[in-house]
Amino acid sequence: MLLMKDIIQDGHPTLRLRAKEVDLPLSEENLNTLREMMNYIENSQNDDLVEEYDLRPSVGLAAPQINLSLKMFCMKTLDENFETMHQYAVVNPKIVSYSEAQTYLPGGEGCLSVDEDTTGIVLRSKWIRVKAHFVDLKTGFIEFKEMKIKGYPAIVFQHEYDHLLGVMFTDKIEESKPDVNAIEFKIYE
Ligand SMILES: O=C(O)C[C@@H](Cc1ccccc1)[C@H](O)SCc1ccccc1
Ligand code: NI
Repeated sequence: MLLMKDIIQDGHPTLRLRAKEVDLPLSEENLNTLREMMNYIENSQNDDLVEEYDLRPSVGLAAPQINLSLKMFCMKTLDENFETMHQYAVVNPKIVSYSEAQTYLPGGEGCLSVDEDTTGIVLRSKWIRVKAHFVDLKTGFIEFKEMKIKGYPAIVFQHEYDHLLGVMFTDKIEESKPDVNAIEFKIYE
């Protein structure tokens, strides 16, 4: 299982690379890596495992964060209304369009690859339209499709997508709270 020791920290050069396209069909190795990444996210959302293995809770993890400069990431989160689960293993994603309207988390963002507390908010698009290969981690089946994602899951997607471009949320922090609607979302106190 992946542990915090496997997650590289800000300053490591891999976090600043533009990740490479993933070869398709997906190799068994890359499929298993995606499974490991999703497993980290699920373990990190289990209080007992967080305590036992000293994990940092997370709703997303991108391959560059485990020192693999490949365009793939996993995410698993409920939306801000706690209604719909957004659980994706994403390969070679592209944000093809996005809203002019922006949003942000009033408490700011965090990152498994940034261990210091930060202040300030990160402006994100309120919705995004993405084209990507979505992987079913149980069967290995891959579906290339377009999807519109909004709200908190869109923030998570944009945060992980940035990792594939070598961008960290700390590059985008704004100190003042702009007059756009914030998304309140507290899944992990
Ligand atoms: O480092 C990562 O990429 C994972 C981030 C993703 C993320 C950051 C900010 C906003 C949304 C997603 C971690 O999940 S940050 C820790 C965290 C844990 C639970 C809920 C929100 C953020
Ligand atoms: Ni991050």
